[in-house]
Amino acid sequence: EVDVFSPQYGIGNEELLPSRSTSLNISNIFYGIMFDAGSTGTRIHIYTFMQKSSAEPPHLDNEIFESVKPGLSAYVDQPEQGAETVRGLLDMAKQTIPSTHWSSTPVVLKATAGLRLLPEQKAQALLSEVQELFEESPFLVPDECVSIMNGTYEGILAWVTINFLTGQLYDQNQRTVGILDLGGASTQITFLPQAESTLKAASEKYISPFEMFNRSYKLYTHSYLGFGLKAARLAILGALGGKDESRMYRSSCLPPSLKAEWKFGGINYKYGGMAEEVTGFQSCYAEVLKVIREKLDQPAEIRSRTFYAFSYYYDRAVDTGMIDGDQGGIILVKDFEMKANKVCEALTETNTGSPFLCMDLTYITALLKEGFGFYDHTELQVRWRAYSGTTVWLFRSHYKTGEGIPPTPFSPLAGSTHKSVLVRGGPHQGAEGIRELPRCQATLLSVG
Ligand SMILES: Nc1nc2c(ncn2[C@@H]2O[C@H](COP(=O)(O)OP(=O)(O)O)[C@@H](O)[C@H]2O)c(=O)[nH]1
Ligand SMILES: [Ca+2]
Repeated sequence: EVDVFSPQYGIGNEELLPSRSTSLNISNIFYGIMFDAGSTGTRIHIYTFMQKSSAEPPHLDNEIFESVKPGLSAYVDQPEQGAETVRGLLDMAKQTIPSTHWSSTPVVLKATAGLRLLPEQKAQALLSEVQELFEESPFLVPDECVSIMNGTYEGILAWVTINFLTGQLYDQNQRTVGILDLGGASTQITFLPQAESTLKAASEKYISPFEMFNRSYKLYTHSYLGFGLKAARLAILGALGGKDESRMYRSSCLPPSLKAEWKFGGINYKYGGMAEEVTGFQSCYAEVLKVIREKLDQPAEIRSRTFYAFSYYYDRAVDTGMIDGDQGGIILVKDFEMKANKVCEALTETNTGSPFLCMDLTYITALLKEGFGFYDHTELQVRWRAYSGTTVWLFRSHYKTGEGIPPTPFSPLAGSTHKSVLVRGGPHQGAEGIRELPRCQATLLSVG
């Protein structure tokens, strides 16, 4: 709906969607298909755009969503089968989009941390199968649009989306919020530093300058591969990267009597608990600390900023009744700790629910406190079952360089029937130090 990346930086003659004039000649409706290939599942978003007049930007008229589990990375050695899961979703797009529009509807797939963790060749094999599938389909397949999105864009795009949803991108007295995304295989922290010292202290790798709506931003964004919730489970068990399917991995964060198997990234892991005496929060916390300590950056400024936490932060908070699934809520870091303590201490008595709940909550606690350096009393907005990642979809600027779109005040949460935000833009060029947004980099965050 909104071109957040300032159009004067939206360069490039090739457009992913039909140009304004073409789309008006044929029809004022057009479509786009975006796949978010996450580590735990693959999701399709089918967008309908409507453009009422050539003077107006197109708006998002409808979105259809579907998902499958597991994610592509589970098919590490069966790339064709992996692509089949995508085919199922793509068939939905055929049923939804009128055949007259197929050839002008671009289809894009962006993979996140599940594929980043695979050996490059195996990830490439999966992407090639998908690419082939797309090319055999009647849809438009722009170059380089089936690929892995890097963690920096994942963080930036989620930040843009949440700040769009909270109305901050339009606000005169802008008070942007930071984001914490905890996926299955990687985690991101992104915020707009206000202190010069934050920018100075941070490695340049984690500072992303860009412009949108005639404002300049220098975001701090850091993605940690292998620190998503599910990858962390493996790290805690000492099984990350392990290929030995016969080995039993044990942890004090699991029920003592537990013996089970768990499949992640195409590998079967046997896991179980330890003796009762060494089971519980304290020993679990110590175990978890080993994988977190000194591994993460701790920009001091985050302690005084507002953060929205979603994905697994949200899921686990809802699972344990800390917040209402519809309303969301504010959670203190120490609330996660208290809940972890309670669940872990009850491990020996009860053996219901998810065997990983104690580990997950303990990991979240340690990640926030020892990893990022939040205080016990830091408040987190755990508001949404927000699906961040690659779900946003970029089409290259429909607007000629310099033309611009007025940044109209817009409150997408109030009265909006759409839960997704279209962030449209092009590569950033021109201004010095402006990062280039690669082709097909699009961000749309659905909020459920
Ligand atoms: N973006 C997105 N996230 C989802 C969706 N469904 C579930 N999730 C959440 O995404 C998290 C898992 O992250 P995932 O995207 O699979 O892994 P990543 O590749 O590390 O980002 C969990 O908290 C899920 O609740 C969805 O449809 N889209
Ligand atoms: Ca994700």
